[in-house]
Amino acid sequence: MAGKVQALTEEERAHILPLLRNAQWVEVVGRDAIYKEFIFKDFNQAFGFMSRVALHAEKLNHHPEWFNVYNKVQITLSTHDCGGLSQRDISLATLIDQASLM
Ligand SMILES: C[C@H](O)[C@H](O)[C@H]1CNC2=NC(N)=NC(=O)C2=N1
Repeated sequence: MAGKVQALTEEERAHILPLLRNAQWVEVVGRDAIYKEFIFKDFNQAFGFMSRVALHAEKLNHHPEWFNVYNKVQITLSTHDCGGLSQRDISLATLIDQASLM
């Protein structure tokens, strides 16, 4: 159903990870995943953001691991189907950053 997902190659990582770091995504220690924390004005803003991300995630059939308390949303991205980072995580990270600016 999900099809075959390829983990990012070393070449792709060398290109993409610096761009993600510039956007405050960090590599998770001990796991092939990326992480970012978002702080909003209040819960309403945080949940609006999560709702926008949820719609994108369903469309991409690629879902974040996330944790929310009040105005804070902590997000980890990784592809379970390949046990690590794939292009799908990069696409979702880009959409998440856009959704955080709305
Ligand atoms: C069956 C379904 O398509 C898969 O389980 C999808 C759903 N969402 C997913 N989300 C993430 N983050 N990784 C996956 O491998 C994944 N796979």
